[in-house]
Amino acid sequence: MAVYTRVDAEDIEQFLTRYDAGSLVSAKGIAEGVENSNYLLETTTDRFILTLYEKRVNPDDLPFFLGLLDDLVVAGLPVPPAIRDREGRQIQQLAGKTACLIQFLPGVSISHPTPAQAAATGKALARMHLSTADYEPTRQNDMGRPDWHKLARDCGPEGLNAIHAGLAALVDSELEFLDEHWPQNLAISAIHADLFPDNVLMLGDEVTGLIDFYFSCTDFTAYDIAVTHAAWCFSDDGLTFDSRISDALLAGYEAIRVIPEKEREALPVLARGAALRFLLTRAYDWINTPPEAMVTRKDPMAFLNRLSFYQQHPDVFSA
Ligand SMILES: Nc1ncnc2c1ncn2[C@@H]1O[C@H](COP(=O)(O)OP(=O)(O)OP(=O)(O)O)[C@@H](O)[C@H]1O
Ligand SMILES: N[C@@H](CCO)C(=O)O
Repeated sequence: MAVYTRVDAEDIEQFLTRYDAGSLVSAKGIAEGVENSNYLLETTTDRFILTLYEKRVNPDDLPFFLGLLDDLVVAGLPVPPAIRDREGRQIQQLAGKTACLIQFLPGVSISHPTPAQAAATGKALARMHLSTADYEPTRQNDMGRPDWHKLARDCGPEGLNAIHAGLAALVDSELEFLDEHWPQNLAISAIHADLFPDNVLMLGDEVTGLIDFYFSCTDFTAYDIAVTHAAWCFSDDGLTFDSRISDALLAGYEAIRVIPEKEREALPVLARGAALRFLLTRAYDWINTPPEAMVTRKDPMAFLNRLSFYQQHPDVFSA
């Protein structure tokens, strides 16, 4: 569940008076998500998402995220901008937290995508990349390759081996491989960096929302393709690769932006990096979240299984 900070209806009513957004009809905490506190607000004029940023989002990064969303809206992408109050402010304080009122987007996040939905997502990602190439503000990827070493150290060999016997050694050798083979000089743009199915809202086969840009950063464009591939093309446990989803995702992407040869060649290594990134963040959360906490821990093994797949199938991205 993700309502860490409770806000009284009276305080939300008061908060809404800063905006031309109608007055409060109802406010419900949203259970999905693990990072921030989210409420669905109904007002007399519209629906909104009220987000209160918890510890993982640094408020100093919000101008990067919100500026990116504003640019993507202008480019016609279905992303949710932060609403401006009457004085033009997007970033607010509420209940002691940094908060934004965000446009509500229709659609549901799918748990088991079809090839048609993967193709639509590939297209949306490529359209996003065509626009974000010109986004001038930059933000370093704080879940990028240099940070994986620190995450592995913070998990510690005992912590990793308690998740899976021999995991610490596997992680060490993968880090070494990635340090040696990480590509250089690929195209860079703002990327989403976390485009899992739960961050894509859909109605039927149509993408109605790309959400949760709170890991977005400046990095290799192709790394975003690798992250999305790792997130979309496997069964939940990572044991079964679905080539139909993979083909559809990549074909959808290339219908909008052809993947340059250099990026395609780099994808097998980037996908190994993406799998290791989610293996390590999940392992860190697994070790540091008590089992009785109200947040559902995500299984790190699902990404160890993906990593093994990418290690054994470097040809999976061949055209
Ligand atoms: N703009 C939006 N329009 C409609 N629904 C939204 C919107 N933003 C968020 N939601 C809903 O709220 C849920 C949680 O949002 P989100 O994924 O951003 O949570 P989080 O805690 O910030 O992130 P995480 O997915 O990393 O745990 C989403 O699954 C979706 O159902
Ligand atoms: N999408 C990530 C969580 C946010 O980084 C995961 O499934 O592990």
